[in-house]
Amino acid sequence: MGASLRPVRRALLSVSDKTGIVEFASALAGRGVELLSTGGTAARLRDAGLTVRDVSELTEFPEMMAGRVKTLHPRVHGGLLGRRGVDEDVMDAHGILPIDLLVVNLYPFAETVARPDCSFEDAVENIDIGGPAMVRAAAKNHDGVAVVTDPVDYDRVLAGLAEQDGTDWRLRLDLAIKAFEHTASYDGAIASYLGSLDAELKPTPHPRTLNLQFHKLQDMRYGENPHQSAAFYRDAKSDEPSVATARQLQGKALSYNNVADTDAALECVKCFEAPACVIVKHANPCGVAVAEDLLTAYDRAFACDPTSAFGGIIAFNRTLDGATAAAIVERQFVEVIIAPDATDDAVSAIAARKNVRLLVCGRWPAERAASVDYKRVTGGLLVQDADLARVPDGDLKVVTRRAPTAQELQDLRFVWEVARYVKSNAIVYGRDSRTVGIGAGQMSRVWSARIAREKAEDAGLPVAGAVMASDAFFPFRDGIDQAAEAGIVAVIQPGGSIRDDEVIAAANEHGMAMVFTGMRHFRH
Ligand SMILES: NC(=O)c1ncn([C@@H]2O[C@H](COP(=O)(O)O)[C@@H](O)[C@H]2O)c1NC=O
Repeated sequence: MGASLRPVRRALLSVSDKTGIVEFASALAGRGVELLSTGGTAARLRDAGLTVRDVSELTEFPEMMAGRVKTLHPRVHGGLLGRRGVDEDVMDAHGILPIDLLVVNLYPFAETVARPDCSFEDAVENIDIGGPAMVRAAAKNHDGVAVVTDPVDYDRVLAGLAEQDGTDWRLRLDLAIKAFEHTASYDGAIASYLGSLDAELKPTPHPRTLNLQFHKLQDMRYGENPHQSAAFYRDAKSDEPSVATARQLQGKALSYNNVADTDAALECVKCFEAPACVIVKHANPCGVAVAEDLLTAYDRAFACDPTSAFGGIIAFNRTLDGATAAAIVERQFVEVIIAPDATDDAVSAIAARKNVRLLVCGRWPAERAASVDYKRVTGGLLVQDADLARVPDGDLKVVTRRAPTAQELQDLRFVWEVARYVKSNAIVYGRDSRTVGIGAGQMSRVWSARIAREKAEDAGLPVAGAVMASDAFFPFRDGIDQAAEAGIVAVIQPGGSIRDDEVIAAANEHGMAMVFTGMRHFRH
């Protein structure tokens, strides 16, 4: 561990994002700090009336090659890398002045390549070289130098200077870690962009090396099981309302399984526009309902499978109200409740159960942004687009003699959305915008159908008149025969089996309506 406190006599400022730089530099100057700076930054500071020394005066070299070479010089890098208490003689011999504070943010590479009209030449010109070189130098020499790469840290540094007239070792180390995280992410973005270009230099979705950055949100007591160590990280690039961005208003710390199940519940409830409730147990919905209000939606989702709902995770797509919150805590043991927001009454109602985790995540946009799913396998990673695609109404194909009624079609749409979030093989029975039986995760489709039926019977919910969704095609007619026997009147499924004719004939025999989506929703 190095010296704890270092005075700041000289600072080098070279920033692309000039937010707050004038105020920060003024405060430094007010403390007698000498300011060194590069072209555009120096001009901005001088415009604000500050006295600034140009880096080109220090290096005795002009900035050249359209800014490609400005700070790449021993007088700069020696001033950043020189070991305090060790290298003073060398520094003196070569006219190198110590630089105690480096303030740099880099050319906006990620923002540049995100522009649809970005040319290859624009992208390359926005690869910052001198900035990362200085940032890495200062971060390595954090024993003597503080490095600031993010304007949000200006106040932290100023507070340290005001309190201690210097920078503290802990602060310098923290800033150095942040600096290396920043350069890692920066180089990752460059490698990802260049590594994704096709022969015509057009970006493709999957780069040859995957560079991701996730920030730790919390260490967990354990993972899926108590003997597994675990932590929860947030995708540095995603700000979509999610379990990772949600704010916890009360309750115990989230466990590994809580996070996974909360994600499953929230992602499912995001599919619905009307007030909706999804109850998840072990990654599968065990009750889903859409209604005029949240309380009714919750009542109906709970009624689908009260046994499984015990200890479940509940997600809503509207602000949680007091009546709904009170009904939940009076009726059942619940691990997590998540909603876009919660009223004060709801918060008070949940407060009666101290351990219940209450999360608010904000409202999400009606149009889901495209995102990517990752699945770890031993020695590798599978990457795919998230399954967010929706079949337009016009693409639904009625394949039976009988077309679904308007009510049946509405219910088919509902169970189809739910099936997307049920592990394969998925069979969902539903009626009047609520699930009545869910068969999940079976190795054969016919068994999922059997379970959906048994679940409905167990919950005392009539199957007669209900509809059925299957996440993939029926390979044989047995699933249809069984559903008909239970009282199912309409079916939605992708179609595409070599025995579709046999399956359609079975539906016709039973007087069922059947709709093909042409889209499958496997979920493993
Ligand atoms: N080439 C260099 O020696 C160099 N030194 C610093 N920069 C970058 O130049 C930018 C600031 O430039 P200006 O002060 O001219 O606006 C910063 O983003 C900084 O990271 C450089 N630019 C690119 O590599």
